[in-house]
Formats: sequence, structure tokens, C-alpha cells
Amino acid sequence: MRVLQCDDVTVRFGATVAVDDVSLTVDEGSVLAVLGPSGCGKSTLLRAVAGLEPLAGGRIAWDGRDLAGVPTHERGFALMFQDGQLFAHASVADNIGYSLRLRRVPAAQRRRRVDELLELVGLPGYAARRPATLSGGEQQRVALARALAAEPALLLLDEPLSALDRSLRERLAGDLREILVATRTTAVLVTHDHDEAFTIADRMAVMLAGRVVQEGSTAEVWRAPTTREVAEFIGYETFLTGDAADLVRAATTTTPPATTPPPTGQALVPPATDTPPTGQALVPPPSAPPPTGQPLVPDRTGVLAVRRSGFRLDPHGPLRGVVRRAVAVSDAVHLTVDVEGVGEVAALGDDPSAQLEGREVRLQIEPRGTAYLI
Ligand SMILES: Nc1ncnc2c1ncn2[C@@H]1O[C@H](COP(=O)(O)OP(=O)(O)OP(=O)(O)O)[C@@H](O)[C@H]1O
Repeated sequence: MRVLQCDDVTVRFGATVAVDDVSLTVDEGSVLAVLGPSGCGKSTLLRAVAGLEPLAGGRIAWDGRDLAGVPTHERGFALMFQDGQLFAHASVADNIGYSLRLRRVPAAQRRRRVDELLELVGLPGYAARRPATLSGGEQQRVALARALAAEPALLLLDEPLSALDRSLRERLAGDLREILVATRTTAVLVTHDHDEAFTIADRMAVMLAGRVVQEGSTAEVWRAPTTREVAEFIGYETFLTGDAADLVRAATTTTPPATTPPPTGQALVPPATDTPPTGQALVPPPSAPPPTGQPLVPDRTGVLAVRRSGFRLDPHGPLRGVVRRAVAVSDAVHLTVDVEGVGEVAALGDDPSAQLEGREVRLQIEPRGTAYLI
């Protein structure tokens, strides 16, 4: 059931239109990510839903009821920010139990609920600790427990993981997804990180310059961005037109993967990650077999967008090129390859230690890493 409904919402700061005619809906128990670059208006939209910014136009409704005139504390929503903003002088238990105390929940019941929440966020035994003695990740877990304590009708998450380092962010994003699903929490997550949006949310709304430019299930937006701006924002790096696009399209001839149906909603990892393929591919064998099978990329005019993982080093690949640049990352190598008849493309190799610059290579095309922009 649809519970949050934003219709033509506009928020202005003087002459700045921070949120421009945005319409969105969120279903009960589902998580919507509002994904966009810094300054696109996503935090302002979240604050408007919380009742912290007045609307210049439009309407926000909860469960069919217009929220105009309903103050923040009466909306029954909880907010969690990038910096959890814990009370420094209170224990972890008092931080988590704060909203329960305000509601005069008896102490014994409060303690039980705090213990349950600490278990849920993976911090059993932390009740007596002070926030200053916790790591950044632990502090965010406590902030999440505090936000969930009052069983909010809607949880509003504003970049909840961006202050953390990358590996911790990835782990916590997975945990956050599991906790939201386990508690059947309806949530709106604001983030600039497309991987985070993919891990945590069921649906995604891409926001650019105050407007929602694409909305859909995370898998749908990931696979089929509608414009170049959206595609760039969610990680497509190479954009081809005309003969270059035709050449790549004609070379895209591989057997369809066994798991063609896209994940819907519950996926914890993106379907087209930059995971490197197995086996290294440097020198093309002279008798590399010609590609066989049916072209998978539809024959249409438009811009062919390709992720780095869409072009993989493979000795049997149909495209030939010369490596212009190779940048090793932890378990892969990011390549810029000048492909015959195509030009420079971003590609992926699997051996960070290989000396590839200046070498002739072949590339395979991974259809799941490609999209057509019409
Ligand atoms: N209180 C304010 N007064 C004036 N302008 C504001 C105010 N809050 C936000 N803005 C402006 O509104 C626009 C959107 O800001 P907002 O913080 O919503 O963007 P954002 O996408 O959340 O960015 P970030 O990720 O950097 O926080 C920006 O141009 C910003 O300068």
C-alpha cells in the first residue's frame, strides 16, 4: 500500500528552487533511495517530508492525509543523519531509550527494548558505553537503534553512512538493508552513492538540479538509465554513437547469461558490478574464434552507454585495441583502451600487477554492462 505521497512538491530559498515540482510515492515497508549529486536538493526534499521546510507548492500526504500544518513531532517520523548526533554525555542505553522516556515507557520495558535494539544492530553488551568510546561505525549503529526505538511510521535517512570509510560503509549498508527488511520499516534514504542506493533500497529516484529525472526499481534504473546524465551518475563511463556504437553492437554476440531475470528489490549487490573476470587476457591467440551467437544489444539508433565492466580483457574478445592507461585498484585494473574503429573506452582487467600500458589486447563485451539511451 502506498503510504507516502509527494505531489508536485516545490521548495524555494529566495530565488533558489531547491526542489522543483517533485512527485514521488513510497509503499508501506519499502525503501526509496533519492540519489543525486551534492546540491541537487535531496536533503531539502527529505526535510520537507519531515516538516522542517515549508512547501512553496505541492502537497505531501501520509496514508492519504495531507501533512500541511502537521508539525514535525506529530508526524511520527524519525530522522537519521550522516553524523548520528548522539548525546555525548548520555550512555548508549539512554541515547537509544530517549524517545521511550519521552513517552513515559516504564524503565524495565525500556531496558528490554534497548537490549533488543542493541542485538538488532549488532552491539549487544554496549548499553553502558559512552558515545565517545565508540568507533564511527558503532556510533551510526547506535543512531540507527535510537531512530528505530520509537517504531517510526517512516524512517528518513540523510547520507547515514557517508562519514564512514569505504569498507565499513559497504558492510553497514548490507546490515542496514537487513535491519530495515527485518523490521519492515518504510524508509526514504538520501545518498550520492549509487552502490549504497542499490544495496539498501527497493526503488530509486535520481534527482538532478531539483528535479526527479528517473524513478524505478533499483535494478531497472541500474540497467536502463533514460538519459546520459543519469547513466553517468550511476557509473556508465563510455558513450558511443554512430559507427563506433554499430561496431560494438555488431560485436556483442555472446550466449545470454543463465540468470536473465533481473533482481527485484531485494538484491544486496548490483547486477553489473565491476567484478573482474577470471583468467587473464593479454596477447590474442592468432586463431581467436570469431564471435558466435545472436546479438544481444538491440539494433536501435541512439547512444550506447557502457560500464567499465561492460568491456573486459579477454584473449577471445571480438574487439582489438591498445592499452593507453592502466590504473591498478585492489583486485583489478582499470584500463583506458584505444579500440580499433571505436576510440577510447574504459575497460576492466583482472590482474593489477600486469604491465599493460602500450600492449595490444582484446576486449569482450558484457551485455549486462551496456544500455541504450534513446
Ligand atoms: N537553508 C537554506 N538557505 C538557502 N539555500 C539553501 C538552504 N538549504 C539548502 N539551500 C540550497 O538549496 C540547494 C539544495 O540543497 P540541498 O542541501 O538540499 O542539496 P543536497 O542534494 O542535499 O546536497 P548535499 O548532498 O551537498 O547536502 C542548494 O543550492 C543549497 O545551496
